[in-house]
Amino acid sequence: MKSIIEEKWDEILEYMVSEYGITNVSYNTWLKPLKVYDVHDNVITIVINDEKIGHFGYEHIRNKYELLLKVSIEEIMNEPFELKFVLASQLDSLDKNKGSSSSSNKKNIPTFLNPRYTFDTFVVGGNNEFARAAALAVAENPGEIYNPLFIYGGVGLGKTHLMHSIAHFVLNQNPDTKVLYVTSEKFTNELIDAIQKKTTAQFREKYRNIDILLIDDIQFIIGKESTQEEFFHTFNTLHEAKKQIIISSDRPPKEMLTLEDRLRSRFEHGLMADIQSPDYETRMAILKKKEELDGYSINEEVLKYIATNIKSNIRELEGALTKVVAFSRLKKRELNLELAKEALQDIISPNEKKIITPELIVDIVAEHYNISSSDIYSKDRSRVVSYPRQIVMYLCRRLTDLSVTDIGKALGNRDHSTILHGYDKIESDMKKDPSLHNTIDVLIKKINPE
Ligand SMILES: Nc1ncnc2c1ncn2[C@@H]1O[C@H](COP(=O)(O)OP(=O)(O)OP(=O)(O)O)[C@@H](O)[C@H]1O
Repeated sequence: MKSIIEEKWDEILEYMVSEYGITNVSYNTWLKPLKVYDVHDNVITIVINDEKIGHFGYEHIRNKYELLLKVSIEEIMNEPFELKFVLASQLDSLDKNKGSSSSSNKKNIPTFLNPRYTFDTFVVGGNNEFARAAALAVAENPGEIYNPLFIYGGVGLGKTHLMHSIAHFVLNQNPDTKVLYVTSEKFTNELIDAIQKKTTAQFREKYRNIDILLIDDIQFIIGKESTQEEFFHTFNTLHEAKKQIIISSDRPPKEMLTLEDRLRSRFEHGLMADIQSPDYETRMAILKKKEELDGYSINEEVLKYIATNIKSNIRELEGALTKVVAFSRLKKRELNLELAKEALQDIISPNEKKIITPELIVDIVAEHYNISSSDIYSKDRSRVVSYPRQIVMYLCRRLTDLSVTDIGKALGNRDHSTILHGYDKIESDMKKDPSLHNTIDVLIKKINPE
């Protein structure tokens, strides 16, 4: 992803200059020296060369250009990114610590954690207060009382945010704690790889010598026997050693029908905490929190419109807010209710049944591979983009009733033979590569949760 942002960096700056009328002298002084340092989990870390412009320059860039840059990035990349700024003078110490994910200090959080997912930014409401209290209790006494902590709830309701909050809290208290956050898909793929390469000893070493294991979206291991078996032993080893395990899932263990009984009973043995959809007041509070964090100032009427219409998924709620802000800046129009309705007309269509469309498949595959949806439709032939694109072709053929010609049209006017080739390629790769098989499985469940 870093290379994609770097490739488009000049285009992003050019867009910013032309769209916001930035003069040459301002561009050369403030924007041209900015460099992309790292991109991870939709957070772009940008280096400011403070040796030339001093700390004042740093403040000035953040006050005057940060938001414009964010909007320009979203426009060119077709998806939102958070921005994090570092000073060139701090880079040496950052580089030394880069990669040491488990022994991070307070400034250098492991790259697998989203810096924004902390308890401070988590809005508490009736829907999540028990889960949040349980998460905080676990963070204060890891391994001691509630083990495992099992957090469950629907899509986009804050499970990952709470898990990362625990990790941040623990690392802040004790930077030497060995924390590992992983999705169950990654766990499965690493296990498959280890079995193939005969490196299961290293795999076990990695997962069994830690203080806190956070495993996200555990529902994707159901029905996968050897992963369940391995996870069972990992779980027991950590549990016996009083190491904390935190698990998230889209449903409670009793509804995971093909989960082995011995795992189910282990999960149920700990503390179970569910997160429900937020009520109206909590949705408003979440929107206001985001408004504050991103430095927006938005008319109450617009917030109410979003909170009234987007009810069951906080990711969509936040996405809607970003979209209206970007829309208003790009169109240079006042952000009022009329504009919000226009900007959100595709998103707000109450009570509509979810149907599987190529667009939905594109969005989910792009998010999974950390690329933008527009890359899938583009002519970009680099492997980071072309492989996920072929996966989209495969899934469109498998999950929709569309003809290959119509799939081709929907995916950026491609020929039907390209779609057939993409489908065949993925089908044959799946036969050879069990990790790909697993990933396709996970994607299908994300596209069409039972
Ligand atoms: N209570 C909250 N306060 C503030 N932001 C929240 C809250 N709950 C969720 N969010 C935000 O909503 C977005 C989606 O949350 P998150 O990724 O944690 O959901 P999830 O339940 O893990 O979703 P999935 O089922 O897709 O894995 C994130 O940007 C998160 O910060």
